[in-house]
Amino acid sequence: MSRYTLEVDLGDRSYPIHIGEGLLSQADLFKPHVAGKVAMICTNTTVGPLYADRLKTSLLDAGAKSVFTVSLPDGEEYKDWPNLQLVFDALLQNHCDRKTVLVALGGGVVGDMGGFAASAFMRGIPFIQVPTTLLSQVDSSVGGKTGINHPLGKNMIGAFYQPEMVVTDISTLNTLPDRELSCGLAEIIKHGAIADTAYLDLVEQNMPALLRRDPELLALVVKRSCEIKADVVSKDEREGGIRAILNFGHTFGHAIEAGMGYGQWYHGEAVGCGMVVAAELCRRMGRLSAEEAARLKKVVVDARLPVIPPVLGVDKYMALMAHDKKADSGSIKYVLLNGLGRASTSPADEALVRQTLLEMGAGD
Ligand SMILES: NC(=O)c1ccc[n+]([C@@H]2O[C@H](COP(=O)([O-])OP(=O)(O)OC[C@H]3O[C@@H](n4cnc5c(N)ncnc54)[C@H](O)[C@@H]3O)[C@@H](O)[C@H]2O)c1
Ligand SMILES: O=C(O)C(=O)C[C@@H](O)[C@H](O)[C@H](O)COP(=O)(O)O
Ligand SMILES: [Zn+2]
Repeated sequence: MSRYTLEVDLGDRSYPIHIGEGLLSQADLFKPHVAGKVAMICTNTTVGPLYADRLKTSLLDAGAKSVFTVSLPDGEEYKDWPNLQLVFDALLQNHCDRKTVLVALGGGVVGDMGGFAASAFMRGIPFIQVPTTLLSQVDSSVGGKTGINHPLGKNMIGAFYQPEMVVTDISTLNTLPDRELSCGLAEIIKHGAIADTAYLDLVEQNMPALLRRDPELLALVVKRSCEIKADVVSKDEREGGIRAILNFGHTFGHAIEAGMGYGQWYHGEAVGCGMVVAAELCRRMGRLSAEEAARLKKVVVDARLPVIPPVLGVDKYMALMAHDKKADSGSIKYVLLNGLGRASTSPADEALVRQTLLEMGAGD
């Protein structure tokens, strides 16, 4: 089984991403990073019962003096202030200090909340990502975007805060529900669509094997997606420019998540559908051919992701998208494809966006 180590190149904040099978049990990976107290954050259902003991044993074997668990409720709807407060409560009740290492074990929700808690507790404590969903392994554990949701908008409160290391154990994907596997495929398709058509080809041609969870192939796509993301992040850590391409499909996707109520449409589902809406917009703007837009839609369908936007009404979509973090002086900026594999941000004619949403089924 292949084993990969990549580096996210950010000067004195550079860090490794370790990818392979069985890494939760490899104490040596954690040895350079843990010596004192460790706060391990996970969900109280699923990931906690499945993997917390295994990771705790490794952390103790690596030299941690003590490891305590902060258990959070499971779901996007809990990525909010009250649950972030629970993390701070636990850190204080357990007498954590600036040397305490926070380990986020789980999917993107735990990773985003854990990272934000680490960025803010005593103004910053060391943080390790141990992602266990395909989505978090290919995307959210890398790059340092952390935060929580607001009812009016996704990830509205947060910080850029990089982990010390990412440990990605591919074998955790064996227990992942099919719906969550598809969510990870959405971000993988995104990476191909914005930056690498050869990667998009590979994903397209190997979709059945990916859905079967071929471990060698999963390790390969985790590696390639992390390479693509790390490359963009190392050029523009705080999204002054090029990093925004990682938001392809997210302007529409985030509106779907917030508009439906967090947790109704999963992030990857909303992004999958959001990419199809964005591609259709690009087709209407003459940036993508009909064949390219149809091809992207087919890959999303093949990944078992939805492609028809939910009926929120076009006004609601526009109101939600107005809060998008890429908006500039009231003008919404979209990530658009100029042919598959090439992305940039640009405003779009509001009437065209409205018409596209309406004709794709988003409701009038
Ligand atoms: N920071 C970033 O750059 C970034 C990038 C992409 C997404 N995100 C965020 O990530 C979140 C979505 O992450 P997600 O899709 O991982 O969702 P998630 O964290 O909610 O996890 C999905 C579900 O899978 C379960 N689970 C996790 N690992 C499992 C395993 N190995 N076996 C069985 N069940 C398992 C979880 O308990 C949960 O119910 C969103 O909040 C999104 O905004 C952040
Ligand atoms: O890392 C990035 O940059 C991304 O945009 C990756 C996205 O997949 C991710 O969902 C991110 O959390 C969205 O960021 P936001 O700034 O739009 O909230
Ligand atoms: Zn995303």
